[in-house]
Amino acid sequence: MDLFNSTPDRSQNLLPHDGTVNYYGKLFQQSEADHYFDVLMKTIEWKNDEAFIMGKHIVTKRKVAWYGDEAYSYTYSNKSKTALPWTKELLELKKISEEQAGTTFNSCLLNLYHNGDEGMAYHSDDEKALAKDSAIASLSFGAERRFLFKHKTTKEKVTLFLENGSLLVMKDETQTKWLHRLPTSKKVYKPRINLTFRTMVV
Ligand SMILES: O=C(O)CCC(=O)C(=O)O
Ligand SMILES: [Fe+2]
Repeated sequence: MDLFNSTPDRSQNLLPHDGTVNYYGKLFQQSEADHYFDVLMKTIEWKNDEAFIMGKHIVTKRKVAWYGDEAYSYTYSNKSKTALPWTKELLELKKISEEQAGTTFNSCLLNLYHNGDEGMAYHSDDEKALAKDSAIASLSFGAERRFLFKHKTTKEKVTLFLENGSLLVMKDETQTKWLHRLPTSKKVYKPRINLTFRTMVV
């Protein structure tokens, strides 16, 4: 191992079993990553996420957006959403993610966390609308945040940091066997944008 080289080994599986998670580290230089952050901030149709849970109307602080090859419609937590057509930058980022992950994607969910007060609770992206055990490519721009995996039965945990301009790929049984979350943090004051490129079954 080269202790002086901070580039992560992208072929290393971060999970001990039951799935594959590869961290590619920074794909973009700081200036390029900052450029994508600014453009996405301005051009994406950000909206507060809404849900109806146990009869309650919930509006998240975090903002979201959904884009895709077609106007896919998708229902979760009793709220239906329709995918918007790709923007120029999303198509560029989709192509880069596809080349890196060695697969194709047809949709992207975006999340905007304004600061460390906003995060995402444990869940897995295993909805029926997603192709089972298909790869999910996760690009991060802006503030560095901690990310955690927890095994559904053994409760083992794996933690890592998602850097500005970095790529994480989750595949195989990851969504079936593991949960993941983005914990809140008292030390983060800056915003972060996350893109997860996915494959919907159509
Ligand atoms: O913000 C992140 O890094 C994760 C987002 C996520 O898990 C999701 O959108 O399903
Ligand atoms: Fe997720």
